[in-house]
Amino acid sequence: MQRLTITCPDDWHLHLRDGAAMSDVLPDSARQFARGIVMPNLKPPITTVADALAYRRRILDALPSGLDFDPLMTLYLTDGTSPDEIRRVAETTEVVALKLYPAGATTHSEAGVTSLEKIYPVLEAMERHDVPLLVHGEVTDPDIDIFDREKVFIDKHLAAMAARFPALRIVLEHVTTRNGVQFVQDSGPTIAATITAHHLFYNRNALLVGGVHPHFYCLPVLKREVHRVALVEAATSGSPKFFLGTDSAPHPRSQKESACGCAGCYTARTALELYATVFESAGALDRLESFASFNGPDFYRLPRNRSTIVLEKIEWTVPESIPFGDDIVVPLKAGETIGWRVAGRRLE
Ligand SMILES: NC(=O)N[C@@H](CC(=O)O)C(=O)O
Ligand SMILES: [Zn+2]
Ligand SMILES: [Zn+2]
Repeated sequence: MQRLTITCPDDWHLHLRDGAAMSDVLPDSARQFARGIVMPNLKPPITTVADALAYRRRILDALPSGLDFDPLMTLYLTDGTSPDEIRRVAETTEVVALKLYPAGATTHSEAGVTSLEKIYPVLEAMERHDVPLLVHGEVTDPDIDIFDREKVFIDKHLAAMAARFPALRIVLEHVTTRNGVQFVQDSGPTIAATITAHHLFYNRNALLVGGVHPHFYCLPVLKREVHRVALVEAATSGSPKFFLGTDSAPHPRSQKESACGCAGCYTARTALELYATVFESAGALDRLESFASFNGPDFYRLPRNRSTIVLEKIEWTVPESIPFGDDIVVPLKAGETIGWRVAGRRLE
């Protein structure tokens, strides 16, 4: 059987939720990732270092014994975030970044930033303290087509922000377009992007052909095939600017399969296996390790993991659902067969 051993990867974009639901999904991430950037979009959001440290404690308490996982915490930027909070982040190793959600752009973004100018003093403090900014890069203007919202955000806002704060490290989270890839490639080393497995795997047909498939609905929404191809090229290019971020975003099945289904794909159950499948099809399995395990820590200036993970080329069937608090969650590729499987993590 073909086996692949690589340095243990990290997930640079992860939603763990909270409470019983978190306890149900956390092992899926801890089984394959040593660390995860934990997104702060709880309800209410995590806006202070104190909130983030308490949330981190809840995550560690929910971790089953025998699994090892280091949650890297983030704060949710609001119009009211103070430059003082940035100083506290810079002094706290467990909190590593702030997340910008334009208000209304995605799940639980109601408390997000209403105008970028309002947070310029905070961005200035982040640049000074060298705290990375993570961006959900979509505009929310109702007159902008949903398929164009990433491109317009880059053209209208991100380019200006990067020019105004040239030393600020920015991650364009879950990049989904050729335009986004191009922007990152053309920018200096302070600009990087995470790429999800589902955006590497699927185009918008998965969502809309033969009926509406709500478990493929996420934001930014799946795009045309040309964009998917550009993402695969970027991920497998060997460029250090692109790294793994699953954006695993579990929602109860009842809220996905609904007249107004919410945005987010649950990918943590199958994540590394899906990335391996994509890299193999692109003839770039030898580049999986840099994308999954080196580029992220290098950008965040954290050590690379010393542990390893073993993938086996063997078919397995993804479960139809898994428990999720008092509901269930449907994982990506539910009921389908995948050709790679994580055999286990090896601590040093
Ligand atoms: N990606 C999504 O579709 N949803 C995420 C939020 C986000 O990352 O935008 C969620 O928290 O559910
Ligand atoms: Zn997002
Ligand atoms: Zn996300």
